[in-house]
Amino acid sequence: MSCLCITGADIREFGAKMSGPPLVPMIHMIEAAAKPVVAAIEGVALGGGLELALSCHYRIAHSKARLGLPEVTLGLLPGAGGTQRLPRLIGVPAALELITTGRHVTAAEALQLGIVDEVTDQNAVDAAVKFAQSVEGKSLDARRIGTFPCPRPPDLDAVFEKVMKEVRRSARGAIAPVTCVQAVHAAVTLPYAKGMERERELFSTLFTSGQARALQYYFFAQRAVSRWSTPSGARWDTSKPRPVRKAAVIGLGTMGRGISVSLAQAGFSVVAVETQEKQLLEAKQAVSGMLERDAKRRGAPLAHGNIKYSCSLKAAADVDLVIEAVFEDMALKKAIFRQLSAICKPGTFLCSNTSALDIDELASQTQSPELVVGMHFFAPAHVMKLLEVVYGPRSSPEAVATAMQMGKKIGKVSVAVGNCRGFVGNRMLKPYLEQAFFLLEEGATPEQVDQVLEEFGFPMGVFKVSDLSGLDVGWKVRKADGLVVPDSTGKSARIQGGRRYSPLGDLLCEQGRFGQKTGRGWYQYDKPGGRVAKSDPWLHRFLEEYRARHGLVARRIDQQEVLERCLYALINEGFQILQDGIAAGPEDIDVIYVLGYGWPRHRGGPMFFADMVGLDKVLDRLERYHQLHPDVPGLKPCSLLRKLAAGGCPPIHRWREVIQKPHSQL
Ligand SMILES: CC/C=C\CC(=O)SCCNC(=O)CCNC(=O)[C@H](O)C(C)(C)COP(=O)(O)OP(=O)(O)OC[C@H]1O[C@@H](n2cnc3c(N)ncnc32)[C@H](O)[C@@H]1OP(=O)(O)O
Repeated sequence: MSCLCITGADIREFGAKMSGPPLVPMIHMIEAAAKPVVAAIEGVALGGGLELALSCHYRIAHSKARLGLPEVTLGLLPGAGGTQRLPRLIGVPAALELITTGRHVTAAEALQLGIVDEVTDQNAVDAAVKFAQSVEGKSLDARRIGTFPCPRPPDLDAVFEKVMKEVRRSARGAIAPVTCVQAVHAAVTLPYAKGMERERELFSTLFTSGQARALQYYFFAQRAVSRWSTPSGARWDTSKPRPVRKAAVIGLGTMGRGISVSLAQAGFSVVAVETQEKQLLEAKQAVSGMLERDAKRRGAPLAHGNIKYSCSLKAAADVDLVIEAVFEDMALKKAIFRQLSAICKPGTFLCSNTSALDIDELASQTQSPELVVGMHFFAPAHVMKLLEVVYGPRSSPEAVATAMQMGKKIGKVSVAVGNCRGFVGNRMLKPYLEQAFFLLEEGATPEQVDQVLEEFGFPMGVFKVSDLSGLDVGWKVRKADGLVVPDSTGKSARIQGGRRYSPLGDLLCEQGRFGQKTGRGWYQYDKPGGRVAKSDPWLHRFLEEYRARHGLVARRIDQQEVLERCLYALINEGFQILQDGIAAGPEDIDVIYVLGYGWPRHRGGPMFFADMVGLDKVLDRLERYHQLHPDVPGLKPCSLLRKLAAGGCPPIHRWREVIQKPHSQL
């Protein structure tokens, strides 16, 4: 009997010396044992834990147990026989799906797939003892998975070709899923012992890869962000959240609807407020539809009953927490915060879903500024996992802790960040976008820039994303900032406040090209609302005319320059954010970028990427680009980057020691 609850190998040991006996000889010993070995699985059997269970002759799982081979999510493959045994046990297609996605399965699904022999609601060990007694004396010949022939699909080559194509497409440059397919292919085409050798070879290649390092760093980073701290010393372990049972959402546009859905699904009582009856009704129908579709997809009960709709802010009088999600208009938000402060019961937390505006300015409108924080969701709010919790200089530790806990309860990964224009994510996006525009001025095309970024691993390049989210959004902000002005010759100004500015986005908006919604943007679409971006000859002519008008000579720009200028400008802002104390550590930035902005997980996040490239190299390239473009402050290396490079480029986990935290009034 062997009782299992194993999360797999200790991931922290991967970069160091591994302790304990090696797994492969152990699984061979267990499988070869003359006495029957029954695995009783409680909790989880993941990675090496499941591989160990697969070497047992029988597996009994508790009904709440979860099983899986998640190695691929760590940049690895199941290297203790998992890629050779699982296809022998459950067939090639099912094994490929589990191994290439790393998906966990419930005990019920494991039974259905044939991974376990029995599921019990009782104590798994007791059930396994009983099971062992029932099979006493039976031959084990048919129970040693390693001795099974691997089922061979009749159209083997076609099956693997199709899977490989699909895996390559969805992996977006990640090597582990592709290598997993190769290892399962070995299970089908080679005898067991040879297959194991092949598995070991492939595992070794992945084990030392940069991608595995990045994914393992990211695994811990995503968990580290919950241990938040602020520059004034407020911390996760000394700040107590207050319970929230009832919450209000103000403004039921796209974001407000998604937030209402998230809250209702997590069991909160929700008061959803929209000013006009017509919009309220539309929102109610949309939210109900979203809840129904989601309940159907998850096979979960409907959460309709949790939401009350109202046209009056007064409906928020007795809630514990409010999330305001109206348009990005400071005057409107301020008015709402003033009213909420008068209407809500004392102690109600007032949160804003603003993506960039000053939380402190909103707090100043209320009687209790310490209760105000930002809760910045990402669209679609009921799907995206990221939540930026923004503390202002007056937010109380209790308010931060409550918003962080609330985020966790609705299934988000919450990252606490300081208050500044754009917080962390959108602030870093600005220099990235700016470089993309400048590259167009200098001779690149949207297609070229997007292709380089997509090859790096982003699901969409910057111009496709801009078309998707709408060019008018940024235009409105730039107009409000006074940037959209002609120069003395009547042409759109390319220098604003002494720094280079590209009016390209403004000019497209003036033509009514707002992106997908109007069927034209940086690309063309077959109709307004169309999704498939096609190259647009009009845009290329427009760029040529623009360059001619401004005396710009197009040059050939290579992939490396596109990547470095976009990414290093973004990374440089990341260092500035760390230096300013807006993010507590590089992990916060990396989690925000992976979960909110499509940064490829197998590259760890922008700050990890900088560490991998080498801080001295990033510094050197930024210095070079800044020399060439002295009117672009975003390319001037930040002093923290200089300091880290001068200090011998310490590894990312040592950066916090170097970061000087500024004083704050929190
Ligand atoms: C020779 C190679 C042989 C085998 C290869 C492998 O086995 S690779 C490892 C495969 N296993 C995994 O990938 C499992 C990783 N863990 C998880 O998916 C989740 O942690 C789990 C087990 C589902 C539990 O989730 P839960 O949300 O309940 O807790 P949380 O994730 O916050 O974890 C709690 C703390 O445990 C740490 N931890 C979890 N698993 C491991 C692990 N395998 N190695 C090291 N540490 C692990 C996790 O980091 C948390 O600690 P923290 O200090 O907060 O970071």
